[in-house]
Order: sequence, then C-alpha cells, then structure tokens
Amino acid sequence: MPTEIAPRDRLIVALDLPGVADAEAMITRLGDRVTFYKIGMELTYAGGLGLAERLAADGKHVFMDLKLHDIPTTVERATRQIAKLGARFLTVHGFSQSMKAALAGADGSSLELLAVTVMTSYDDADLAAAGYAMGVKELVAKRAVQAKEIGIHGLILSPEETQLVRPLVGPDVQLVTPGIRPAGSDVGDQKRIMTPALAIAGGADRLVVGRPVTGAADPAAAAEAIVADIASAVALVGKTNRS
Ligand SMILES: O=C(O)c1cc(=O)[nH]c(=O)n1[C@@H]1O[C@H](COP(=O)(O)O)[C@@H](O)[C@H]1O
Repeated sequence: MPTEIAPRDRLIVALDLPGVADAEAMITRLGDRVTFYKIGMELTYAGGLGLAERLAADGKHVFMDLKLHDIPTTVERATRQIAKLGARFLTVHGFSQSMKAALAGADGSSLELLAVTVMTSYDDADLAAAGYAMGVKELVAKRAVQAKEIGIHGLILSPEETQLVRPLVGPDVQLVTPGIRPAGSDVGDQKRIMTPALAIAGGADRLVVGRPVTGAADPAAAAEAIVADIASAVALVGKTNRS
C-alpha cells in the first residue's frame, strides 16, 4: 500500500443525492474534511456534470462513476467527452473490450480509469444466477489480471479481495473499495463489506463511502471519524511494514 497518500485523500465520498442543490449543501457541510467526491449515475442524470467541473476547478478530486460498458466505439467516444470535465477517475466495467476502448478515449488526458471487477452487492449466488461458472473471488482475480495486462490504472473491488488481488497486480494499480461500513452502520444492499480501518489494513488504497456519511445525522463528524480510522490503520500498516 503506498503510504504517501494522505489519510484524508483516501476517503472518497459518494454524492448519491437526488439533485445538485442537495449535493452542494452536502459539500458545504463537509467543507475541508473531504477532498475527494464521487459523482455517480443518480447525480449525473440530475444535472451533475456541471458540478463535477466546478468541483475539479475548485481543487477537489472528482471521481466520475459512470461504469461504462458498450461497444468499443461508444465507450471510447464517451470516455473522450468525460475526460474534458477535469475529473481524476472514471469507472468502466471490467470487460476487455470496454477497458481497452476507455483507455483509448482517455489517451492524452489525465483521466485515470478504474475497472469494476464484481459489484460489492453481488455474492457467489448472484453470479451463479447471472450465468457465471465461477465465484466472486475467482472472477475478481481474473478481471484484475486482465485489467492490469491492459494497462488500467485501478480496480474497484470489495475489501474482502484486496489481499488476494494485490500480489496479482503489483504495487502500482490502485485498489479502490466501496462496501465500507463503520461498525454498527446499516449494511443496506451491500454484501461484501468491511470497516474503514480493516479495509485499509487489508491493503485498500482508497475507500468509497456513501450513506454512512451522507445519511448520517452529522455528516462532517461521520467523515472525520472515518478519516481518523484510516489514519490509525495507515500508521499501523506503516509500522508493520517497517518491522
Ligand atoms: O463503482 C462504484 O463506486 C461501486 C462499485 C461497487 O461494486 N459497489 C459500490 O457500492 N459502488 C458505489 O459505491 C457507493 C457505495 O455507497 P454506500 O453503500 O452508500 O457506501 C455507491 O455510490 C455505489 O454506486
């Protein structure tokens, strides 16, 4: 795990909110505590592209979570448009055609691509129902290796798979994990989850957190508590690595 990423920059808050005004109110409440925001499908379809540009211009890191997957020409051309927003990350589903096309579309820009391996709301039974002849761990590992070979910058996976995947992809591929649940928080529709500290201790580089922050009575306090957990886990991992 690269210890040079500041603990605060490891928290990515998912702005899964119904409108730009709601998102702006949340960003104001969170203030300097949060440096990295994810804009997904809900907010994008509610007019969030302008907000993405404004956030990037204001110096925040922006993660466009649009999970591209289509014929290669469409993915490449969509990626080329998204690269103009000034965002740092974009998700693409971890299929070879889509990953290669997104890389071609991002060429010449600073956009980094994250390949979604297996959604954190899926377990082995969900994969079997969708016709896959392998379980979550095997499919995550297979897609991680393909993504690395293609030259993708990072992976979306659950914290349950980081220790399996890190040796397969080496130190330079960023491991970004949703499925984060501070102890005692609602699991909701997530199936593969872990606390912030355990996720970092297990080798996640950055954590995506939505409802545990945006649905908290005090989102700023919730974000600050997660950053504190991340900082303690990073310190612990640093000590273990040195010993
Ligand atoms: O690509 C993602 O960000 C993503 C992939 C995945 O496998 N699971 C997953 O939960 N996400 C996103 O991460 C966020 C998690 O939100 P919470 O469950 O509210 O913390 C949501 O915005 C999801 O769309």
